[in-house]
Amino acid sequence: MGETPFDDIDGDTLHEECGVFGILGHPDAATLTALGLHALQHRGQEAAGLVCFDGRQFHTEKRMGLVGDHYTDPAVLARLPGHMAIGHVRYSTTGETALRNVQPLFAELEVGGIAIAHNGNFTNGLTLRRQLIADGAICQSTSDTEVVLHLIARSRQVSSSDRFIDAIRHVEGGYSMLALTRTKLIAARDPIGIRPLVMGELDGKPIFCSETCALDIIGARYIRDVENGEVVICEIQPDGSISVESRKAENPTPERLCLFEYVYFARPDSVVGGRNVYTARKAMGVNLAREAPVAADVVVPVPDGGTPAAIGFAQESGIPFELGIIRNHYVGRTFIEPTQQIRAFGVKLKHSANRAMIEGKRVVLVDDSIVRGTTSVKIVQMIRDAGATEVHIRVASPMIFYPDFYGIDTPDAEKLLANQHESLEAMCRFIGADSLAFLSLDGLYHAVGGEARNDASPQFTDHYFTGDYPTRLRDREAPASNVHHLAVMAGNG
Ligand SMILES: O=P(O)(O)OC[C@H]1O[C@H](OP(=O)(O)OP(=O)(O)O)[C@H](O)[C@@H]1O
Ligand SMILES: NC(=O)CC[C@H](N)C(=O)O
Repeated sequence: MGETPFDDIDGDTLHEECGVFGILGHPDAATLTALGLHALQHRGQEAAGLVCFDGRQFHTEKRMGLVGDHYTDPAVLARLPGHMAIGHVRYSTTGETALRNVQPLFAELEVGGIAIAHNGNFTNGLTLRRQLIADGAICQSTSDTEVVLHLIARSRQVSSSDRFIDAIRHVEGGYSMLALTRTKLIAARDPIGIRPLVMGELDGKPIFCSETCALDIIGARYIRDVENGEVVICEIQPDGSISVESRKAENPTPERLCLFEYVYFARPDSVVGGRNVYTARKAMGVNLAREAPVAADVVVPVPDGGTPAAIGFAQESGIPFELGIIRNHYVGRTFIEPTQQIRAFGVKLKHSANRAMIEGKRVVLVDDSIVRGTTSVKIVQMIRDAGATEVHIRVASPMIFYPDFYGIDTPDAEKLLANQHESLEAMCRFIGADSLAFLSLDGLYHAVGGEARNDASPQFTDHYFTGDYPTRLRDREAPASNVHHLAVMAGNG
């Protein structure tokens, strides 16, 4: 990965998500942030970083690896003093897996120090980077997020918050962002709210984080979602109180949260866009059982992602639910590991057949999604080897035909299983199953939002199923001749 050119938009491949957490005015800011990041670990496992301000100076810790590997050490937390902090767990979408790309990114600007943490991906990040570099900017990372720091630095606005708002007006794509200055914690969501961001409070102090599970872990209270296109500015006043100001777009566009948050990314106990993720996933399983029934003896989830949908499928079909696959919890989420080789290895290490629940039975395997097909191929074989007489696959989301550019790990279009086979039957043969069915798009919409897709104004972002990208993909429109003209720096720093 270290050899990836600075400006090769496919070179680093596309990965999945990130999680952000920030708190203002609390004496345990760093510890609470570390706990919040721990709850958001499923959103990014490559690296974790934390920046705090102690009233005098900023402190930062950035590490490759998991939150628990590093931020449980009291010595590390002791190096992060202060009443305000933001943190980030990363899974790269632009820029390689290297320490220089670990967030929060920090810069010392005319208005003072500022740190930013970003979940999402800019679809014009490369275009902006080229313009900035041509204009003399010295980029320190290969992450798309860095352009925001440069744009803040160049803004003609006076206050840090106005500069931040000015900066994000230039970026396109998906973002839920936090910024930390010497007195402020700022939260922002992109105009259609592709990525989630919620606001909470603990002991009267404001918190922003990607999912409500990060509030639950520290006993914080959920207040509301940050709205699409909204910027919330929390500031410590001279008397120690905290002001909260909301700035909204004058002509807001309707929200279009990413459907994949419900299908796969978010933790089932989180409430995303006002909907409990577990309930939505179970409803996907119910709708799938109605749309694609099958005669079988046992419903087996592909853990962990497929479990809530399998429960819904079993309840609706009346077929007993059993844990026919046991998951080793010491292996990460295969979908988000960086290379295909590691992914395949991870799947093998991760799942074992529970023979007693499978032998001699007709098995329905329920999974949340099929992306490359790595998991399905391996698991069907494993279930047959364990003595199943039939293996049927039911997938609680539609076929994925299109890559994502807003912060998800989807590979290039040609690597998606749905694009490698002409028909459902061919795909089923490749996987080695007796039957294969996917939830319809409307079945998914009904499960999540209670109604069918409104084609004139879709309620959710769903381009991976439909090709309906909700923003311009400016970097992809750039002439090929522009693509390779910047410096290339390899390495881990
Ligand atoms: O078709 P593929 O390319 O194999 O990708 C799809 C699989 O990846 C995910 O599982 P993952 O193992 O990442 O996570 P989970 O254990 O949280 O379900 C998802 O739940 C599918 O099982
Ligand atoms: N998955 C994400 O949200 C990644 C954030 C940012 N684009 C990065 O690559 O660091």
